[in-house]
Order: sequence, then structure tokens, then C-alpha cells
Amino acid sequence: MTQLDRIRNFSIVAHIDHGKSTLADRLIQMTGTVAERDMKAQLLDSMDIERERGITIKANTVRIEYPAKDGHTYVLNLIDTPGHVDFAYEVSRSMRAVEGSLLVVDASQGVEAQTLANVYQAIDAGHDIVPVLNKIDLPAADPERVKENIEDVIGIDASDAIPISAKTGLGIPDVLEAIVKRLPAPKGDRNAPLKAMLVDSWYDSYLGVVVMIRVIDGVIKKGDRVKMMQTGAVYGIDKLAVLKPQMVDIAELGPGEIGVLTASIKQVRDTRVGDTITHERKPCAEPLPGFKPAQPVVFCGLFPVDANDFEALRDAIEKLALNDASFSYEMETSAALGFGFRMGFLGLLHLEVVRDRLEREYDLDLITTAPSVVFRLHMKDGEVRELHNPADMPDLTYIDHIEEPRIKATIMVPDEYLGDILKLCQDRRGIQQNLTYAGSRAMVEYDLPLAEVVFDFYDRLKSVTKGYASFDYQLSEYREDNLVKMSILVNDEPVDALSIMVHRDRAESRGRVMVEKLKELIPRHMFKIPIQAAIGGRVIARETISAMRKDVTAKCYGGDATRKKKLLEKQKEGKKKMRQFGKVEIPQSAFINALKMDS
Ligand SMILES: Nc1nc2c(ncn2[C@@H]2O[C@H](COP(=O)(O)OP(=O)(O)OP(=O)(O)O)[C@@H](O)[C@H]2O)c(=O)[nH]1
Repeated sequence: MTQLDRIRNFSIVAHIDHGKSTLADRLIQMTGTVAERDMKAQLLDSMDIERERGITIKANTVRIEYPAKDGHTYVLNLIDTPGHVDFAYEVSRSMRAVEGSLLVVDASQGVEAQTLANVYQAIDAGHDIVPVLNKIDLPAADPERVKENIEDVIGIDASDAIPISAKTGLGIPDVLEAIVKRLPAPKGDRNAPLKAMLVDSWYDSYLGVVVMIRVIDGVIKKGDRVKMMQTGAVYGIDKLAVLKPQMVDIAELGPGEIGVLTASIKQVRDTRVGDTITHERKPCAEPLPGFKPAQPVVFCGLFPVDANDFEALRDAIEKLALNDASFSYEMETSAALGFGFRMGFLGLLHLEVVRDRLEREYDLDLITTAPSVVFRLHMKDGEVRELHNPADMPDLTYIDHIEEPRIKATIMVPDEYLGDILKLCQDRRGIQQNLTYAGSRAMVEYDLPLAEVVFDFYDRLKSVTKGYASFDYQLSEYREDNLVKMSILVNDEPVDALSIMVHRDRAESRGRVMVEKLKELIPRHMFKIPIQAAIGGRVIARETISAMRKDVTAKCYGGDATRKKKLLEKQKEGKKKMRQFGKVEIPQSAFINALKMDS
């Protein structure tokens, strides 16, 4: 067990790409925690998909031993927090497990929207903060300007910010000294009953569920029987270890320490991030405050393109669920798409990551229906219902009013793109709250309906600003608005997977865009196909796909049988990506593309 004043626990907060992972790797490398030959680029981003997309999803941690200039050796525990807004709850929990943060800002870029969001989480958690200016090796780096920028925008003292290059290693020793000198040691009582926070958990194919903990008070040992205070479950501890970053067994963990345990826990779902772990026999009096389970906010349907793949899809989802407790799923049947699942996610990125993993790791072709938020239906009889799927919308005559979730969005953007951003937000029913400047960058705050952000807001934001805008949001409240369900009929048949909730004032224009897009997206058939958008029984937009004789072999006159066969095969291949609705075949890509609002 390590003495409290020789421990420093910290996290690194940064905007995506400002160099958080590179700095973490350097700290590990310079302290000899990992042998040089074992050093993989971006050690902490363990999942392939994370590495590919350059985002960190699962919180991760490493214990570093650092011999400081004062002659003592310190234990530095770094908790790696996820950088994306969808995982804000995980970020806020892991922040509460440490006492300080390194605030990394790219010295050629300055403060971005996620810098702000993450640093405010750190400030909320009561952290001491050491600003670090990264990438000073770049010609465009301007540390003095970025110091001012940090002071202006965040409002913390940046005069002694540490200039570094995580790439070349310049300044890293100063960072290590600053962690010891400028961040506080943890507090805790070794003799009090055990109180530990469940910071994170994940599934390991050899060890089963691994739980990361931060001990607040008391001592935890291998073999102890512990209780999770929220779930009430009791477990015997099989293994206690620290992460270096590979697991190294340890006999006990005392106050201020961070480590992992295993305890024959079956699935990640049995653990709750933020839960309090205590001894079964001698529990602590109070659990840690502020526990709340992560709530999915974006829902969509996932269906196999080939109906025969349903069991394979179920299998794949159950396997993924072992490792990710933050999405929800239940079986769903759609008149149009057959058997599938309605799944709930923490946000759009989370949705994309899960869908990608299902398609890639389990080799499934999937149809994703329109992402939808959770609407609150206030019924005339006083009941309040949650609507997860527009297809389940009850008859309007039973509904008194409908509420939708709103967000507070913060967007940072260079001056010259501000006009485009304001227009985009206005188009999405946004209400401007605030507009300030830091140098030539504008910071705007908008109150927006989450429903308008879940389709393609982020893509649009990136494209109108050539990638220079940054964006972050928080859910704010549910508010009433004039919302209706719009259905799409293809060849006079409603396609439930295409129905969406829209604002009544926007219904007509959305409907027109959708039917026009579907006209492009659905190939011609041998007969005319009407496509209609309707609210209740009233058609608000209509297009027709004209008929065509679809004979792909017509071009091959005469006898070339192999060529003919090849063409037919190609057609069959294309068919796999199609889905039959009555007499009409709709390509799977149409379900998402029909909803994009770029035209
Ligand atoms: N020139 C230069 N490039 C750097 C430096 N530090 C990091 N980079 C590069 O910047 C990019 C982003 O660095 P990462 O460490 O992946 O950034 P991150 O903040 O961890 O990103 P996420 O994990 O996506 O949040 C990579 O291409 C790094 O090689 C630096 O000091 N100088």
C-alpha cells in the first residue's frame, strides 16, 4: 500500500486530436513503465475501432512510478477518459475518481468546444488543473496567444502553462514534476469502513468482467466479500491488480489507490459505473453521492438485410452487450422489415460505433432505421408515455400534448463561417442563447431540439465549416412543441421504418425532401411507383417513379452466355442490398439517406 502523500491521481482533458493519447504514451514511456520494445503507438486506445477512428471510448487507466526531483518515488495514476460528448456520464464519473487534470490544448489551434466541455467537468469535480500547451514543434504554434485564449475562454490562470511536444518528447519531464508539485495528494481514512467507487468495467475473454475501482476509505484485499450498494449484489474478490497498463497482481489497495478486481461477475450489465463498493460485513454508512445510471437518448431499429440472419444478429448483440452496458435493446417487429431490434444509445456516435462493430466483427448486413429521440406523450387521461419509435405513435385524439428533449449546444467556429452556422442552427429550430468572441473565433450557444441534431447535424456542421467548427452539447430539458408523425407510403403501402416525428411547420418541406430523395434512391421497376408523405390521412407531398423494363441482359445480343450469366449474377448481388416492400424493392441505403437534409 502506498502512503497517501506519495500518490497523485489525474486525468487528461483535451479536445479530440489535441494529443491526449500521445502525451499519455510519452508519460508511460519516460517513466519506463513499459519496455521500449513493447511500446505500441497509442497504447491506451485498445480497441481497433477506436484506433481507426482516433477516438477513445472506454475509460482506461495506467499506474506509473515516478522518481521525483525531491528524492521520493510517487505513484501516479492516470485515468484516460473518453473524449466524446456521448460518453459525458462516463467522463464525469471518472473525473470524480481523481483529484487533478492536465488540460492539454493544441498550441496551434487553441481552445475548442470539447476542451471547454471536458475542462468544466474537471472544474465541477473540484480538480486542480495544470494547463499544457502541446505541439509546440509545429511552425503554426503560438503558445502566448493560446495562453491568453485559455484565460479568456475558460477563465483559469494559464501563465505557468507548460509548453511541450508530445511528439518529440520536449517538456515531458516538466509535466511529470508538475503532476507531483501542482496537483494535490488524495485524502482518505485507512481505518474507516471500505468505500470504493466503481469507475469502469469491461469484459475480458480470459478473466470475465473486470471492474476498475478507486478506493476512498478503508482497505480492500483479495478474498474479501464485497457488496455493490446500488445493485445489492455480493461477490468474493478473486483477483486484485493494478494496471501498468497490463495487469500486475497486488495484495491490497488502500485509500487514494486505483486498481482493478475480478469476482466471478457474469456480465458488465451487473456492474454500474458510479456504484459504491463496500465490505459485506462492515459496510460504510453512506454510498457515494450522485449515482445515476446511463440513459440511452437516441433510438433506432436494426434489422438484418437478409431475414435469415436474425438469429445471428441476436447473437452478435448479446455478445456486444457483455462489453457495453450503455446500450439497450429489445426485439422489434416491423411490418416492412420483419424481425429485428430496437436499440437505444447514448448518442449518435455511440450508435455508429455499435452498428459498425456489428457489421464488421460479426459480418452482418444491417438496415438502420431513422434515429429517433425519446418523445414524451402526455395523454388526455393524465398518463405520461415514452415514445421510442415513431411507428408506435398512438392516435392523436388520445394525446393532449407532446414534449421533446432539448439540448444546450456550444459551437466554436472561425469568424468567416459564423453565418453558415447560424443559418444551420436556425434551420434546425434552434434558438440562439449567446454569442461571444475569443480572437477571431466565435463561440455560439444554441438551444436546439435533440431530434434535429441526431440525423446529420454534425456532418453538416463539418461540411459547411470545412471541418473548422467544434461542437458539444448537453441535454437540458423536455419542452412541449407542435409535433406530428409523418408516414411515408411507397406504392400506397406505409413503410413503418421510414416514419418520423416532425414539427408541424416543417412537415411539408421535410416531406417534400424525403419523397424527392426516395425517388432518386429507389430504382425504377416495371410499373409506376407513387411515393407519398402523409400526416394522418392527409398526403402532404408526392412523387412518382416512372416505369421501366428492367432487363439487364437486353444489351447482350446473341450468344455470349458467360457475359449474360455475369450480369445476372451482378444483379443478384445487388438484390442482397435490397429489401422487398409489397411489390417494390428498396435499397437498404435509402433508409438513412432519405432522412438527410442537405438539399
Ligand atoms: N506535431 C505534433 N503532432 C502531435 C503532437 N502530439 C500529438 N500529435 C499528433 O496529433 C494527432 C492527434 O493526437 P492524439 O494523441 O491521437 O490525440 P488525442 O487527443 O488523444 O485524440 P483522441 O484520442 O481522438 O481524443 C496525432 O496524429 C498525433 O501524432 C505534437 O506534440 N506535435
